Amino acid sequence: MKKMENISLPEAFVEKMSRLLGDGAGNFFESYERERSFGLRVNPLKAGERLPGLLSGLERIPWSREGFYYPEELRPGKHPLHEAGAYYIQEPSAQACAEALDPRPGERILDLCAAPGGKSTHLAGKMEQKGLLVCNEIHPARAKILSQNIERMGIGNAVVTNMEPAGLVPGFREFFDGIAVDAPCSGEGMFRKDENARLEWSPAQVAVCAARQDQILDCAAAMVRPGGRILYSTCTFSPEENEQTAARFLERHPEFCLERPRAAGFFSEGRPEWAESVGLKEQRDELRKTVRIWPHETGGEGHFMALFVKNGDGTGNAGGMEPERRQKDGRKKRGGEKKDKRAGKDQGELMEAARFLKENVREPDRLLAGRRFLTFGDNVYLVPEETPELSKIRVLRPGLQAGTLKKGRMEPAHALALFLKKEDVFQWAELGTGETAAKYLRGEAIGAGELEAVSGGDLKGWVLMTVDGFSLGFAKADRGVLKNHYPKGLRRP
Ligand SMILES: C[S@@+](CC[C@H](N)C(=O)[O-])C[C@H]1O[C@@H](n2cnc3c(N)ncnc32)[C@H](O)[C@@H]1O
Repeated sequence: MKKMENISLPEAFVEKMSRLLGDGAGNFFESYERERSFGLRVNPLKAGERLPGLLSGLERIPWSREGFYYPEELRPGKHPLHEAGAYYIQEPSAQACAEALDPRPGERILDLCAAPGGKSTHLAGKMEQKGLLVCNEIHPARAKILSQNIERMGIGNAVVTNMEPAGLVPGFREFFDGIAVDAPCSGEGMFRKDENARLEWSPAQVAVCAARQDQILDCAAAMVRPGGRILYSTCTFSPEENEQTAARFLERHPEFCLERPRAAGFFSEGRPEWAESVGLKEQRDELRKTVRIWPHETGGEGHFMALFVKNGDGTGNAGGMEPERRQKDGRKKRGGEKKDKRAGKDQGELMEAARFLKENVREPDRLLAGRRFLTFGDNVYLVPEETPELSKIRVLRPGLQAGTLKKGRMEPAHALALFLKKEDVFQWAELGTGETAAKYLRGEAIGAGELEAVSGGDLKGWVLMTVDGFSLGFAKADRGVLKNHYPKGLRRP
């Protein structure tokens, strides 16, 4: 390790970056002596244009529509608004990726390497609950965390899967309008914030990561439709995993070209000269469209992005495939058959779910628009209509969980609480952001007298609990006491 003033960096890394950057290396290494910046994104699905009350003293991140720098002492992760999904804590540079993929409402988007969910939740915010977002993570434990974050942010059009990328290809061939490949990488760009990344780094690890990136990108190439796009990103500096990965991809896949992504103007161009060992000469100009985010040039950590576009119908075609292709892939037909069978088998459960929604939600039809019911054991989900057959895929979350059937009655799911807004329900109660909210998060019952505001009248039955107007969970009210239904696994000590 080479000892800098505040940090030790791997010797071979220091040598390599000094050689690559030449005169610019001094500025680059100085960035390791400076404090890193902290970022969060306000969740547009919940907050719209409104900034949650806690968030004063923020500064906009110029390249991220929803992003802000925050002072370290704010500690937004400790606040109840975090549990309400009002914002997501995300490193500022990482917020450039969803901007670059630029998903539109109604599209079919895949996040192929998605845990813990920074990019997925950003993409979801831009999709405005419309279309289909498939969030995939290969490691089971990380996939669970991803699924919890999808729930916390109130996302109603996401399916969470736990597959190797190759396992997704047969079910999703040329299916997606856009794919994010936020690849596992050697993490050099995170050295300032992550000691493990420094300890685990080696030139051999860089080579292993590069080979893995090629395989993941090949899977993405098979799953994106003609005219669709793949946003490849890493948080590392090594050319082998960045410009060279892009050059190798273009060589294997001449059906793709590069496009300069949105927000690229805030950053530096990629360095085609660092890919000459692998790249064809004619890729030189093309590789200039890739993006380098340098910590010494921006308020954020190191990143790389490349936006690949597949030849073919380039109209954007928001809303999915054109009608002929829908017929050819058989997806609509298969989905329909499945739905009919389930409808027969689970009619009782579905009627109960519909009854629950009618009694508790102001406009249940709005909730059902673009979604269909699906039962999984005793659980009832609202699944995005665009979802294809998933029988060969490990699914953690097939859509928005509406509730669980218990003794013939539906108990609403925590995911439903986080999806709903107080305007959506007949009964809500405001906890405030102080001790009453802390009590609720500990799992304790709340007395009606402790509430800051309520929807009106005597509360009875299911009540949506809010902090600063953001939904946090359910409680069941009876005679002035609100019985806590905040999930046991999420309760704070
Ligand atoms: C950079 S992280 C993703 C971060 C995430 N996109 C976010 O913004 O929160 C890369 C992810 O790829 C996963 N991964 C590791 N090996 C993989 C493989 N062979 N194929 C696909 N994903 C893999 C890791 O478990 C990790 O969660």
